[in-house]
Amino acid sequence: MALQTDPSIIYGLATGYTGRLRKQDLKADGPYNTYTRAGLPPTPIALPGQAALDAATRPGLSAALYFVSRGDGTSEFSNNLADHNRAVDKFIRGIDGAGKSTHLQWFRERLELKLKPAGAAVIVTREPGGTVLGEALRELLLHQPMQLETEALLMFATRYEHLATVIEPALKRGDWVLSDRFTDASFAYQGGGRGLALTRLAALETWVQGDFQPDLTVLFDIPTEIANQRRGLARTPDKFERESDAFFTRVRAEYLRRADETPDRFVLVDAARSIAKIQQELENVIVSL
Ligand SMILES: Nc1ncnc2c1ncn2[C@@H]1O[C@H](COP(=O)(O)OP(=O)(O)OP(=O)(O)O)[C@@H](O)[C@H]1O
Ligand SMILES: Cc1cn([C@H]2C[C@H](O)[C@@H](COP(=O)(O)O)O2)c(=O)[nH]c1=O
Repeated sequence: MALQTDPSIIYGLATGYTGRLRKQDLKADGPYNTYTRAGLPPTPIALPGQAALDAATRPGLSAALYFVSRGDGTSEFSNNLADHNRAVDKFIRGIDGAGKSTHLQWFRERLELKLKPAGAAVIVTREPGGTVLGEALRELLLHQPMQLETEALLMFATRYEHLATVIEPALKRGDWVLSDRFTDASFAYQGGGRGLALTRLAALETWVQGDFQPDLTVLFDIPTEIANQRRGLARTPDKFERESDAFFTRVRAEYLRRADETPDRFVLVDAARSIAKIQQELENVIVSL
C-alpha cells in the first residue's frame, strides 16, 4: 500500500508549493510523491525537533494506523481503513466543486422555516448512503475498484433500500425529503462518465423506482475547470474525484441532457457564480414550492 502522505508531496514541490495542494499535485509523479510511488521518500522531508525525535524513539501506545488533518492544526487518528475513510469524508471530502453541500444545508434551513407552520419535517439524506446498509456500501463504492456493472448495480441497490426504508416512509408521513444526489447521478457518472449504456440504466431505474421521480431536482451546473479549482481543495480524492477532466465533462453533459429531457423537474443553477447570487436564486425556488 502506498504511504499517501501530503507532506512528502509538499516537500517535493519545494518553492512550487503555494500553500494549497491541488489534485494535479497528487497526480504528478516524482520521487516525493507517496501516492504514485511505493515506500518512503528518498530523503527525510523535515528537520525534526527534540519532541519529534522523542516521539519517534519512544512512541505512545496506540492502535492507530491512519491519520487525517482536521484542518485546525490537530489530526483525527483511526485504527482501521473504514474509520479512516469516514474521517476523510468528514474532514476533507465534501468537495466536488459544484457547491451542493454548501447550499443543501442552507436550503434545508430555509425550507424548515417555510414548513414550520404546517408542522412538516425536512429529512436530509444522501446517495450513495442514507441507510446503514447504504453507508456501508458507500465506503466500497467510493474507495474500491470494481467492474462498471457492479458499480451501477450497487448504486441502484442502495437506492432501493433508501427508497423503501427512508424516502417512501417519510413522504407517507407528509415530511419533505432533500437528497444529496439521486438517480440522475447514476446516468451522469456510470452512463455519461463511464460509458454504461443508458438503456441499461433506464431498465434499472424502472425496476428500482417504477415511475417515482423527485418533484424537483436542483442541478448545480459548473464548468469542469471551475469545479477543478474548487475540487483542488480535496487532498485525499476518492475514486470518482481522481477521474480526468474528460470524465467530468461527460458527467456534466449527461446531467444537462437529463435536464433537457425533463425540464419541468429541473431547476438549473449556474453554480459558477457567488454563493450569495446562487442563494438569491434558491430563495425564489423555495418561494415557488
Ligand atoms: N459559489 C461558490 N463560490 C466559491 N466557492 C464556493 C462556491 N460554492 C462552494 N464553494 C466552495 O467550494 C468548495 C466545494 O463546495 P461543496 O463542498 O459545497 O461542493 P459539493 O459539490 O457539495 O462537493 P461534494 O459533492 O464532494 O460534497 C467548498 O470549499 C466551498 O466553500
Ligand atoms: C448517487 C450516485 C453517486 N455517484 C458518485 C458521485 C460522487 O462522486 C460520489 C458521491 O459523493 P458526494 O460527495 O456525495 O457527491 O458518488 C455515482 O457515481 N453514481 C450515483 O448514482
